[in-house]
This record gives sequence, C-alpha cells and structure tokens, in this order.
Amino acid sequence: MEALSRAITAPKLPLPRRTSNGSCFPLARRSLGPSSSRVAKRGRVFACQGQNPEIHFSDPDWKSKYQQEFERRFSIPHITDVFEDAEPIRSTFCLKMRTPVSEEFAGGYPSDEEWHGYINNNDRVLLKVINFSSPTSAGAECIDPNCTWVEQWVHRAGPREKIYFKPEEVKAAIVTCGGLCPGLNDVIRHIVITLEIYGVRKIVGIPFGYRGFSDRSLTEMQLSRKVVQNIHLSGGSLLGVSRGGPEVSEIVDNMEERGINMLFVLGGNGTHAGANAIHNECRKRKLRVAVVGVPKTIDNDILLMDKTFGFDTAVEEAQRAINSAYIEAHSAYHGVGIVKLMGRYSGFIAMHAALASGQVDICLIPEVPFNLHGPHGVLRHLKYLIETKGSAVVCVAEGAGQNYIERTNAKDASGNNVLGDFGVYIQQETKKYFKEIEVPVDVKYIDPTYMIRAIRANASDGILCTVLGQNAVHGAFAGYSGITVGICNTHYVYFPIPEVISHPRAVDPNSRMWHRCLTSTGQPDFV
Ligand SMILES: Nc1ncnc2c1ncn2[C@@H]1O[C@H](COP(=O)(O)OP(=O)(O)O)[C@@H](O)[C@H]1O
Ligand SMILES: O=P(O)(O)OC[C@H]1O[C@](O)(COP(=O)(O)O)[C@@H](O)[C@@H]1O
Ligand SMILES: [Mg+2]
Repeated sequence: MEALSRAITAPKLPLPRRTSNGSCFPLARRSLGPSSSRVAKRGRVFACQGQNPEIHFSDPDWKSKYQQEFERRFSIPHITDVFEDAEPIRSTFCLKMRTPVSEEFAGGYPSDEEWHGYINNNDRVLLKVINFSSPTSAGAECIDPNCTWVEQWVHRAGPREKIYFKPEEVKAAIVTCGGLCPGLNDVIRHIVITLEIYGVRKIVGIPFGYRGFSDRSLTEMQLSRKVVQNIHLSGGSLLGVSRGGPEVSEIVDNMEERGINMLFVLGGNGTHAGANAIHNECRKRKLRVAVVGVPKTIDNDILLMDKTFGFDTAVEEAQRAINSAYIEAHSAYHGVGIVKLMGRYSGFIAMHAALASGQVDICLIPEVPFNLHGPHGVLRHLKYLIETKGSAVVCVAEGAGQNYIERTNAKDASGNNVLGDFGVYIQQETKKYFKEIEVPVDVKYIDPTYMIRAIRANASDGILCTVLGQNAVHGAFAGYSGITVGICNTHYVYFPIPEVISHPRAVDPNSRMWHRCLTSTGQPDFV
C-alpha cells in the first residue's frame, strides 16, 4: 500500500491546520513560499498554498488572472484531452422514451430531439456565494486584503446530449472502500439503475474495496436493477469494504484484464487519492477509461462540498447516544454522561450532533485546543456544572485531545494513524478528578462508534445518494475522468479529484457554526 500512497500528488494526511474553506492558514512571517499566495482574513495575513503562486494584488489584472488560474485548476479532465479524435454520439439517456432500451440497439440508439433535460458543457455553478464586504465579517474567505468579490465557477453535473461511450461497449465496475457509511447501497443502486437506462448491460461489483482487484479468491458480482432493487433498505455495502490493498499498477492491470472501462469509486479521501492515481495510470497507458468518484465519509471531511452523503444520518443516530447519555446523567445523582463520536481529524459529527440534540454541555473537537486540568480546564467546568445543574453531558470527537494520549505510531492497513482512545481517557480522568476533590459523581460512558455508520440512510441522505449516483454515471458517459461528484450551494457539480482531497476539511473555530455550538452548550474556552 505504501507504493500506492506514493503514486498520488496529494500529500498524505494530516496536513497543517487550515480554515474550513480549505485553502488558507495564518502566516507566522510575512515572507511567502513560491507556491503560496497571501490573503487577508480578519486582519491577519493568510497564505493560500498551491493557488496562484505569482499573485500580486498591485497588478490591476490580478482578478482576471486569478479567475483564469481558478478555471484551470477546476477544469475537469476529459477523454478528448488524450484521445483528440474521440467522436461523441447522441446520448442514449433519454427519459421521453419509456420503453426499455433494446439489448442489441438493433434499431439504432434511442433519441429524442425535443428533450431539453440535458446539461450544457458550459453550465457552471458558483462555488462561493457570499460577497463578504470586509475581511472582518464572520467566516470571511477573502482572496485579497480588500476581500474583493471574485466569481469562482465550477462545472455543473448532469446528463449531456453527447456521450463518449457506446453503451454496448461499456463494462462498468463499482467499488466501495474505507469504512462504512450510511447510503453506500443507495449510491450503488442508482449507479446500476442509471447505467441500465443508458443501455449498459455489463455491470459488476468489485468485492471488498481495492482488495477485490488483487485477491483472486474474490470474484466480481454481476449487478442489475433486479439485484440492487432493495439493497438501500439495509445499511453497509452490498459489495463489502476494506482498507489497504494492491498497488495502482496492479489495479489497472486487473481492470485491463477484465475489460473494465468505467470505474465508479465510492470512498473517502484515501479512496479518492487511489481513484485519481488509477485515472492517471489509465491515461499513462492510453486507456479509454472513465474513473469517477462519489465521496463517502461520515466524517464530512471532504473539501468544498455542502456535505457528504451519510453525514446527516450519522448525526441523527449520534443524537440517540447523546440523549441516552443525558437521560443517564440526569437521572443519576451527580451524573456525568460522556459520548465519543467518530471524527479522526474533523469534529463535524460531534459539533452537529451537539447542536442537534441541544443536550450537550461540553463539546470537544480536534480543531479546538483545550486544557483538561487547571483553573480553565474541562474538569473544573464539569465541577461547576455538577454544582449548578447537578449533571452534565460531554461529547468528544475521536480525534480530540490526542495530545493527552501517548502516541503509538500505529497505522491501519490504509496508512491512517490509529488514534488513542480519548473517550476512555477523559472518562478515567473525570473519575480521578472528582475522587481527588471528594465530590461523588456517577460517570456513564457511551461509545456508539459503529452504530452510527452501520445503519441505512435517512430520507434526505437517500435523496442525496440518488442524485450523486446518477450524476456519477452522467459524468462518466460525458467522457470525464478523474472527477468526483458533490453538492455545492444546493447544486450538483463535478470537481477534479485533487481539489477536494488536498487535505481533510475541518471545522473552522472562527466559523459561525462553531460559535453557534458554543452558544448552545454554553461552554467557556478551555485555555
Ligand atoms: N494516498 C493514497 N493513495 C492511494 N490509495 C490510497 C491512499 N490512501 C488510501 N488509499 C487506499 O484507499 C482505500 C481507502 O482508504 P482509507 O483511508 O482507508 O479510507 P477512506 O477512503 O474512507 O479515507 C484503501 O484501500 C487505501 O489503501
Ligand atoms: O474502525 P475503522 O473501520 O478503521 O473506522 C474508523 C474510522 O472511520 C471514520 O469515521 C471514517 O473514516 P473513513 O472516511 O476513512 O472511512 C474515522 O473517523 C474513524 O477513525
Ligand atoms: Mg479517510
């Protein structure tokens, strides 16, 4: 797997802390490296790595240069970049024709000249929709010190009128990697259904993530509308998931062997790094292959998207654990309920679950440093809560408080750091502290980790999965590769993969959302 990791350009996680917009971070000094640009945010100087290396705000044309560079970065790779003479055909995706697409296309491809349901290749969606009037505005994301409004457009997702694959020549494969996430089956289902509408007959599932490309004992699963009809009714992945796996070259060798020319990859940042490496390898080998990702992570740590599928469901389920902790704490004499939720580097689940439940007194996330001990520490505040309220609920994200736990350098099969269990640690420290100050407390610890991700998607996630799955297929047929689908300001878009995985998206401690969470919990700064 190490070799696979080296194959991509995106740096390995985690990276230095950045703001939630994913690009800027405060500069210690005024000097900038060759690949950074400077922006003002709340009166501080920021650097935007990898963006507009030579941007000079004194240049009267800086804005148009910035936009040109942005357009270049967010252009989505197309099959014609490599196969200049690739000829498109009229789309076989036409919803006006109600009869099923014939297996042999004997009478030619179906078409409906009158249908206006296609996306124009030049359609764009605005990536940022707030025109901040000042760098001091809450959550301001500025490019220049004056916070000038710069339109940033990204590609609109959806079916195109011209397609670059003949359905009868397509062998499509779907693979699900990383940890589970509610909605995986919904996405698989809609990829299969949409492929069939285009007229594809050869659709297979690769079992157990990237591993399924190398382990000869794992055979591909034939997929059809009939097979996937009811899979969304249960959680998990019909295909199975795994971490780790073969090298990129082995994956592409195997794809060639099986004749796969459309690959749909469902996974998080690691999986997408792999998908991008597969796309690049296919290009290197001059293979007419479309590789399209669908971001999957309950951590919600993929950049630039409103949210990833499964996140809402996970938050909803997490609330149940918080509610149980609240009931336990509230019903006990001096009860303290502690809940640990997932979130390796990003505290979105903990923050949103705390906000949604309204029952959390202290929310601890990896992005916001805190002291456990001392006059301004978490434990002192817990004492105050016990004295004043009689009980307290604490919600901690998995990645919080790692500085309190001895590092092991252990890695999982994908190369992710194995974190220490801060939930258990804070539980023990709480007991120890109250024992020392001779205040009796009843501590209840709940770790619902796998329960929040092994369930089926709720209704809103189900719809999100439907749109993402369908758009993934439209993107592949339109001839795009090395892309992923997302929701952006409520519209659906295609992003080039490297732009969404350059580092994990994190909660911005200066964001309105974190401030709302603090308003809700009433917790002080623990520093
Ligand atoms: N940097 C990388 N380059 C290529 N493949 C990777 C990379 N990181 C992880 N992978 C592969 O992607 C798959 C899923 O990665 P993992 O980090 O476990 O989950 P996720 O995709 O949810 O982040 C694994 O098979 C792993 O080997
Ligand atoms: O026990 P597992 O399968 O490694 O999963 C735990 C991990 O799952 C996550 O919730 C999501 O991780 P992925 O997006 O990489 O699947 C992490 O926060 C957590 O560390
Ligand atoms: Mg990950």
